[in-house]
This record gives sequence, C-alpha cells and structure tokens, in this order.
Amino acid sequence: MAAPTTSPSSDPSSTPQTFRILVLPGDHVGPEVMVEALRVLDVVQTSSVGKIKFVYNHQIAGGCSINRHGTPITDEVLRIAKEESDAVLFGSVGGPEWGTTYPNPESGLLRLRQHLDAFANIRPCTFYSRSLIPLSPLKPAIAEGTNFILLRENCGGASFGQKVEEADFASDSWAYRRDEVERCARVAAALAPTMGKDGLGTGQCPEGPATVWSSDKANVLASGRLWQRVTSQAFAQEFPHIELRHQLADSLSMLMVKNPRMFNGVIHTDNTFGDMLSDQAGGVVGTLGVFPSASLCGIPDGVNRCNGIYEPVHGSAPDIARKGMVNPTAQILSAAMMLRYSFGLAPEATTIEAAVQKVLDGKDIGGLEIRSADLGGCATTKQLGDAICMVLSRILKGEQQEHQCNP
Ligand SMILES: NC(=O)C1=CN([C@@H]2O[C@H](COP(=O)(O)OP(=O)(O)OC[C@H]3O[C@@H](n4cnc5c(N)ncnc54)[C@H](O)[C@@H]3O)[C@@H](O)[C@H]2O)C=CC1
Ligand SMILES: CC(C)CC(=O)C(=O)O
Ligand SMILES: [Mg+2]
Repeated sequence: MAAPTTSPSSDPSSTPQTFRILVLPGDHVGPEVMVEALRVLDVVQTSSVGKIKFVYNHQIAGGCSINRHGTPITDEVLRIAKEESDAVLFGSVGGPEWGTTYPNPESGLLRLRQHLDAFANIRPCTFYSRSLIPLSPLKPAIAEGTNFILLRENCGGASFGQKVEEADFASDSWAYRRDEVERCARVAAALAPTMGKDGLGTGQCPEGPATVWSSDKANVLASGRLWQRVTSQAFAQEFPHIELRHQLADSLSMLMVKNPRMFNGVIHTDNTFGDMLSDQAGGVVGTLGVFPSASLCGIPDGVNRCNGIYEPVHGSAPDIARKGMVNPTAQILSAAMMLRYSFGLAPEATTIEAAVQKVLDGKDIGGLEIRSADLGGCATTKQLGDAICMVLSRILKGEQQEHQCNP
C-alpha cells in the first residue's frame, strides 16, 4: 500500500491529500456511532478548505454480512481493505441473534485483523476530561491522573491458535513465535517516549520515556515464558534506555484497580490478557463509551505511515442499540487515532480530542451539559455528536482565521 507521506497541514500545494477509508459499521450500535464519527471527519475535511479529502468505501462486515452473504466478511471486503484502503474505520460486530457458533460475526473481525496483519492494538486509557473522574467507580484520588496505553498483541495467541472443537472436548492453542513478541515490544518502545514518565502523553518528555510494563503468565504458561524472555532480550538489546518491568497478568489486573497510575506508560501484553485488561481499564474510567483503539500494521515511528483498523474497544452493545443513547465518543476518538497514525494528520487528531474534551467539560456549548447516559446525562447519540462537531468546527475555523492573520 502506498501510504501518504506528508501532512497537508504543512503542504502549501492546493491539491488535496486524499485518504481512502474503508467503512465497516458492523452490528447494533456500530452503525449508530459510525454516523457520528463520519460527521466529525466531514468537519475536518470541510474546514481544511480543499487540503484534505476523505474517500469512503462503505461495505459491511459482521452479523449483517452473515445475513446478506452467508459469511461475516467477504473476500472482496478483505481485498479492498488491503489493496484499496489507507485505513479501515470499524464499528463493532456481534449480537445474540448470531450466537457464538463459528463462523460468528466476531470471527469476521478476527479475519480482518489477521488479513491486514494489524498486530499492534493500541488502547489508550485516560480521562479525556477531569469531569469524567467522578464517574469512575474508584475514589477520585486513586483514579485521577490515570494515563496509560494498553498495547495488546492482536494477531497471535489463543484467538488464532489451532482449535479443536468436539462435542465433549475443546481446546485452543495459545501459541506465540519470537518475531510476534519482538514486533509488539518494538511498538511498546516506540510509544513509551510519547507518554513520558509523567504519563501526560504530550510527546515532550524531559524526564525520558515512560516505563513499559510487560504482562504475561510466565509462571504457568509456556507462551508466557517466551513472552517474558523475548521482551527482556528485545529491551536489553534495542532499548536499554527504556525502563522495562514485568507484572504477572493476574496481579496486574488487581493493581490496575488499586493504583491505576502505577501503569502510566505502556502495558505490553498478549492478545487474551490485553482483551480482558482493556475492558477492565474501561471500568477504571467508568465507561467503555470513551475508549478508542487503533490496530496498526506497522511500528508507529512518527515517519512511516501504515494501514490500520480503527474501532472502539467496546462491542455492539445490543442492550442499548436503536435507542439513540449510545455514546459515540470512542468511535470518534478512534477516527482521531486514524488521522494520527495512518494519515499523518496529528494536528487534526489533537483538535478532535480537544473538541471532545471541551464538550465533556461543558465548555463552548453555552454551559450546557451534553452527556450520554453512560456519562450520567440524558443526551442522545446525535446531540453529543452535534456538540462535538460544532466545537470542532469552531476550533478549526479559529485556527484558520489565525493563520490568515499571521500567515
Ligand atoms: N470489536 C468488536 O466488534 C467487539 C464485539 N463484541 C461483541 O459485542 C457483543 C456485546 O458484547 P458485550 O459483552 O455486551 O460488550 P459491550 O462492550 O458491547 O457492552 C458492555 C456494556 O457496556 C455498555 N456500552 C458499550 N459501549 C457503550 C457505549 N459506546 N456507550 C454506552 N454504553 C456502552 C453496554 O451497554 C453494555 O452494558 C457481543 O456479541 C461481543 O462478542 C465485544 C467486544 C468487541
Ligand atoms: C473479536 C472481538 C469480539 C474481540 C474483542 O473483544 C476485542 O477486540 O476487544
Ligand atoms: Mg474485548
């Protein structure tokens, strides 16, 4: 895939930079949150006055694809994802009507991750606004300041190992190769300097890169022993300047609740532990509704861009679907991650995050409190999306006027 290499923010030419996005909304709340993320991207495109163009290819995956094509993802959609897209914006899939019998909707997402080799699943856990801190079930003094990236290996381990499924016996092979652990360790090392020891994620780290916590079950699993050994070797040989610490996955889950700030930095862990620990991290924040993710096909070195899948950490939330009450923030923040990691549009990504923060803070929206039910309010999905679009548009217009006055 030919990845775009320059940022339109610094590109004086009038030809728009074009980014091809495969849109897969999925099932239940997936399409509801996707609508709002696409509206946010439209604001970015419109405000760029011809510098940025998003070209969307709308396809389906998940239960809706089973209903229409008899498979959770078609070969054609996989081909488009790899050959004709710069990134995939994904909603969420699954639901009780399809059950868990293979091939279920979720297996379509797993196929997509594997097909693109989107091995590095970046799940940032932070409070996007101080106003969210009281929503955490933890005491404010414990929750406040939590800011870590849960980096989950996304294409190996138990989800993808050999499976045996019989009437009275079943097994999943929880297997890892050295190169799979190594490349994930390299992503952790690339992310640590963007966090900083203070965990602020400012990209300016006077005190040096944040700690990387490697988590496994080396005390019981052979794959865990490989994980721990290969990670230690990779950091000793390639990243001796980054502090690496190990914490068994069971005790890490306890400590994440007791003292989440302890992990400010990067948690580097395998597919299954990463899946579980990231939902638990959502519990620390108080809702999955503000928890985005990026699954990258390469190492985010700030120079080279790679394809990726951008989706919320949450699932299809059938319990709240079609009620207009799902929080679209995680999908919107996932779109921001797409701009940062696959398109090189870090300033635009930061502006979306700033707009989200302002809305959650109740700023620039006439003192109104626009919050969905999971945030303790009664705003609809559309009202929250409207507010984020409005504030975003205002910030981007302000930046443009400033640029015109001080070119
Ligand atoms: N990436 C994906 O497509 C994923 C799909 N799933 C699938 O989703 C289906 C439902 O799974 P669950 O275990 O119920 O997990 P879930 O994440 O869909 O929901 C868990 C709880 O969080 C709430 N919630 C989730 N997202 C929310 C949002 N944006 N705003 C407000 N509240 C939100 C739900 O209402 C529910 O009470 C299952 O079929 C599962 O396999 C689960 C996780 C990831
Ligand atoms: C395939 C998904 C259902 C796995 C999952 O829960 C996740 O990615 O968080
Ligand atoms: Mg999960």
